[in-house]
Amino acid sequence: MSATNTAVQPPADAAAPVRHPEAPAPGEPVGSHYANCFGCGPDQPHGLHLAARAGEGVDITAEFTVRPEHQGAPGLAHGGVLATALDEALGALNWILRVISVTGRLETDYLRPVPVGSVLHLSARVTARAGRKIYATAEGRLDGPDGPVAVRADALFIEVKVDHFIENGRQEEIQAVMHDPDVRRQARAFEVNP
Ligand SMILES: CCCCCCCC/C=C\CCCCCCCC(=O)SCCNC(=O)CCNC(=O)[C@H](O)C(C)(C)COP(=O)(O)OP(=O)(O)OC[C@H]1O[C@@H](n2cnc3c(N)ncnc32)[C@H](O)[C@@H]1OP(=O)(O)O
Repeated sequence: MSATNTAVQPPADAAAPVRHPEAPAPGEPVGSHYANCFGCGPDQPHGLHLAARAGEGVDITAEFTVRPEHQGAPGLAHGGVLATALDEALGALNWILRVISVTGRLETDYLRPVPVGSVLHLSARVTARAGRKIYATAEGRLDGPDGPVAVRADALFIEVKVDHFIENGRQEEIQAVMHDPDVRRQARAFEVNP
């Protein structure tokens, strides 16, 4: 196994993560946070279309089917695409914590090549929280949920307010989502929850 960086390992005094009472029930889809998201958006024609389901703890599962457009080497998935799948699976944990957070650091280990046509069985879980910092880990397995681990990642996500997107996103897209009452309601609900 590769070396780890202390930035993605929780400090000794970090708190255990807590499943939010209004998180989706185990087995339920967590939904997409943005229809045009490259990782999970249903309206994104070039995207990965990850559909995560809530786990029983502070965790999710999802499947990613590697398509020809995801190749790096002939017949094999591109490492950056696999990192994206892990990042998106980790991002879906926001729905279990009911917190808005973004990736601060993502450390990825590639253990086995992932052929085109394979289904990567992804799982991600929050390991700890310390203030705005959310520590999480994810893995992708081949040949089923109990198959060999092909890729894994440790990550540090940082909690942000809705203003993070409003202030930094291109206005064209921000204005479009601001006019979507579902997005506004969802984003604000996340913000006021503990
Ligand atoms: C009406 C509008 C509605 C809009 C609705 C939108 C809904 C969206 C919903 C849900 C979105 C979920 C999306 C999931 C998608 C998958 C995940 C992604 O791909 S996310 C994209 C990639 N990530 C970024 O673009 C982050 C870019 N970075 C930043 O913006 C900043 O650096 C940020 C926010 C991460 C931190 O900046 P600071 O100024 O707020 O805070 P500081 O003080 O720098 O950091 C806080 C603590 O974290 C540590 N930290 C930050 N970054 C670190 C790093 N890279 N490594 C180690 N530590 C780090 C710092 O050392 C600090 O620690 P100490 O409190 O001092 O102990």
